[in-house]
Amino acid sequence: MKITEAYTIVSSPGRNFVTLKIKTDSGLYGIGDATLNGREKAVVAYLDEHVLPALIGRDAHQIEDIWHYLYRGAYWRRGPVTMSAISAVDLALWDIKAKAANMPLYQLLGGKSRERVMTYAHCTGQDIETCLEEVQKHVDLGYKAVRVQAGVPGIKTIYGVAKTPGERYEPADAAIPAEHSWSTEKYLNHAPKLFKAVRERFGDELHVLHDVHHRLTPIEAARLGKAVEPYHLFWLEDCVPAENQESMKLIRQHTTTPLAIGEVFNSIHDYREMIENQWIDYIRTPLSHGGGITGLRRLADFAGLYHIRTGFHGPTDLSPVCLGAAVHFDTWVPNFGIQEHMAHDPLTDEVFPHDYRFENGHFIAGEAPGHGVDIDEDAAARYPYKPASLPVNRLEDGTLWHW
Ligand SMILES: O=C(O)[C@H](O)[C@@H](O)[C@H](O)[C@H](O)CO
Ligand SMILES: [Mg+2]
Repeated sequence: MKITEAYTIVSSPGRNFVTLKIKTDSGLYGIGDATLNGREKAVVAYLDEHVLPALIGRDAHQIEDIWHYLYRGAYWRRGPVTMSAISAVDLALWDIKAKAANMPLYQLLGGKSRERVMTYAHCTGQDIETCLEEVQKHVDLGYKAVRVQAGVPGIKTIYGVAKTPGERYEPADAAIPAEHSWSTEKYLNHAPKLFKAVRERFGDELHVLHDVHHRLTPIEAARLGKAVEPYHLFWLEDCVPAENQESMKLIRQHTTTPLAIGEVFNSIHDYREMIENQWIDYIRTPLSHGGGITGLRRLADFAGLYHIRTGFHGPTDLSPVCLGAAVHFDTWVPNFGIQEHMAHDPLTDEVFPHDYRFENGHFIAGEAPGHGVDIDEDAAARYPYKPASLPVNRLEDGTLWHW
């Protein structure tokens, strides 16, 4: 089955997405997600200029060979732009293979390890009370797991909190990055109060997650992990940047709070020390950044040897193509933990018809052959690309910090 055509589609139905379509001489086609939030056009250029011309005429069934052709063959390995491009190709090829087999993707991967996939929602508030109201709304919708983020008194703009109550949170909100500010002390003094309030109001069974978004040093993260132990979080996410993997060792030595990391990682090598030393509990790299099904299958199997589970990134900046493929992967993968879910704008859902569904706090994979997500190209054309960058973050004295 030969690849006859491959092209990128850039659209902005509510936010920017880069989608890859690969067509074959059999009439079957596959769809991949190539979105890299705030750096979309870099992946478009990488695919259009360097990858897609070399795919024409190749056998679409040769997924493993094509993966290595793009990874080893480029000479320049790893990195978010390269890996997003490889991921998009890989997702589209698995979509084609599953369609050719006339199977939903989870079947091709090895069948169901579970009936449904637990997912967590984002609950944010300018203050603790507003955040608790958001938790209540999501509990009423059936969610068994929620991520809580609340404003901190004295910090004007903060990661994960919508500017006005009830508004959709979308961090890439300006062509030139917005500037946020940060105080570690104010945050550390305030954060435990949020988890205490959630437990007092919702009891022990609700799964509670929190994202530190890379802002602490290891010893500060250790302090936070210890302080929140009584509220038994499902996980504490990205508490340090962890380019230095050993950072996690120090945190681990001080706390039993489970640790999740890796939404900005794109290769198994970014995790190797952390996994082998069991310094973490959950891997966050999404299918669209870590080398697709081929890359993440390898990483998840490796992590599974060390009791580490998956908790794939799933914000709105990953398209329904990535989410749909993730629901199939999560249905199959033996060491599944949880799947993030930040509901897409209705315009996004209009452009990307899909057959996964949400039911009582879980996602259920569809039965259509492939990963079950398509793109309506006419609808996509109605929403042209708008430059949008993620914010930068500064300490109160002006020092550029981690966002
Ligand atoms: O845990 C998460 O969902 C993430 O941290 C997102 O909120 C990122 O900030 C966003 O994906 C950046 O592009
Ligand atoms: Mg995160």
